[in-house]
Amino acid sequence: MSSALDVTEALDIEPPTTELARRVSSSLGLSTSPTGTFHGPPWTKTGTSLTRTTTGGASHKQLKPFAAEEIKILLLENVNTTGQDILRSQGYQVTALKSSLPEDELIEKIRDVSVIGIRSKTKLTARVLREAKNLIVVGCFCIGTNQVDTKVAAERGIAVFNSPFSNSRSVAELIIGEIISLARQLGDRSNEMHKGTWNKVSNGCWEIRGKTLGIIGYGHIGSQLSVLAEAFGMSVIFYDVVNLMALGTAKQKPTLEAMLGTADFVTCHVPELPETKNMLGRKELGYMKDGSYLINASRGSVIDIPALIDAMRSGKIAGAALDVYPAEPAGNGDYFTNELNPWAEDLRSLKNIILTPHIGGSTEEAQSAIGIEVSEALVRYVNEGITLGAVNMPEVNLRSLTMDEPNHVRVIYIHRNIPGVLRGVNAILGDHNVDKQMTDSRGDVAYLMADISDVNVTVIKDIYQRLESLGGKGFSTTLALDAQSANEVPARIMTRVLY
Ligand SMILES: NC(=O)c1ccc[n+]([C@@H]2O[C@H](COP(=O)([O-])OP(=O)(O)OC[C@H]3O[C@@H](n4cnc5c(N)ncnc54)[C@H](O)[C@@H]3O)[C@@H](O)[C@H]2O)c1
Ligand SMILES: O=C(O)[C@H](O)COP(=O)(O)O
Repeated sequence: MSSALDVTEALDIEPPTTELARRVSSSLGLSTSPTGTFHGPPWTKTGTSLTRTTTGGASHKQLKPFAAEEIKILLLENVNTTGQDILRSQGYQVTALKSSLPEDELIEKIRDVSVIGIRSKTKLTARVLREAKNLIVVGCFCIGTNQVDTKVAAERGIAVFNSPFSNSRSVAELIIGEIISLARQLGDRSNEMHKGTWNKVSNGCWEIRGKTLGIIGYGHIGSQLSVLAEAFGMSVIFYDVVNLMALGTAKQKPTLEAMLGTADFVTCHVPELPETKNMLGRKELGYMKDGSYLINASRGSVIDIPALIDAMRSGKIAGAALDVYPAEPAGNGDYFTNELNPWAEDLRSLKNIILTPHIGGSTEEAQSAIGIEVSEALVRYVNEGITLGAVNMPEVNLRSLTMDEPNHVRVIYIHRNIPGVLRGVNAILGDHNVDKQMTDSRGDVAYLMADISDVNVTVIKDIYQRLESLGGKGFSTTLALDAQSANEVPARIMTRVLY
């Protein structure tokens, strides 16, 4: 029988009192009681000895650093069950909702969780992140991360992960379908038939063979699309801010203007950035060939929609397909036609326009792969502090601690990238046997990971107190302890120095 024991009491450590301290401690499995005292996972005290129940017992090769059941995870926007299953199998507490949440409701819910999983709709603004006192990591179960204030997240020691290419093929295939549909006016013919009208026409309907496809943004999706389009007999040209190797016989154009003037079909695959906002406005639409087609499955901010409406009304643009919009409803069934989309009625009234509800990446294959990829990144981060694939932190990795090295402790220290911090930390760690260590920085944020061998509870206490004392030099320091029962020695320390 094991009974819960106050870790700080057992180690005779003063519990951290700051909100950030409570946040990190809680997120790492040392939740704070209402009185601010730490309660760790089940510990057993026998005489003077302190032991702790491991989650998986000796059969688990890899050390687990905390009481997984204390990690609370909120998944929004119908994250695939592949991802939910991986997180639940770790023993975390997982709540999964089908839609996103309005900001105020999100703030209420996010205060309590260590991990949040979202897709493209949920806005993790600076305001939301500042209220997320327990949050250590965000998983974007999609490609785009524009919906997260990644800079503020990094400043608060919150890592952000995404799935950089698991839905690229799905988007590329959708675009091929749309190119053919627009060229043959399939949407209109189908609508007419649904209304009972037989309208057999060839006027303005084309093969795509021999036509030119212009791709804006030749990244994961754009380059995949390039290959598929050539297989249909199209010529491919592209515009990208980076000089890139063209696939097949595709050719990079030096300017957007040059590309727009040559393409029969133009498709956008750039991220949402200040530079890509209204990248296709009146002027750029004016450069396009008369009777050409425009497709956007990137982000709604990339195309000036009123300008597109005018270009289609004038016949300049013969057809368009939009999958993304400046303001998208939170969930299925919500109205698209509302005050946020004042032009929605005008769009709906146009001929040869395909409007889809942001389904570019919505295939079984993509969602299943994304669920696995992002959940695995979250587990690696929460359990081992590994940041491989993070979009807002340096990528730091050391091999996992195993049961063969139970007297090790892993120290993770996230701090501002300013002179003097590492000197202070290493002065503390240098008194012990640092088995391996890696540090890296990205912008203002720096990340240290160190595995120290031959530690015991006294050493942990010492490291804790000395790292904590760094907080007095203008940093807020927190530390979470954990142990595997085998040798009554903590397996991991995590510390975060935050802004
Ligand atoms: N509709 C959907 O469901 C769906 C699905 C996946 C991705 N997306 C969107 O598509 C975007 C692109 O995805 P990706 O995986 O190909 O991204 P990527 O990062 O692999 O490629 C983007 C490319 O755009 C280029 N680029 C950036 N700024 C540019 C600019 N100002 N002008 C020209 N080129 C520029 C980059 O150099 C890069 O080559 C994502 O950021 C996401 O917003 C939408
Ligand atoms: O960024 C992405 O991957 C796409 O926009 C898809 O977003 P979704 O997961 O919300 O469909």
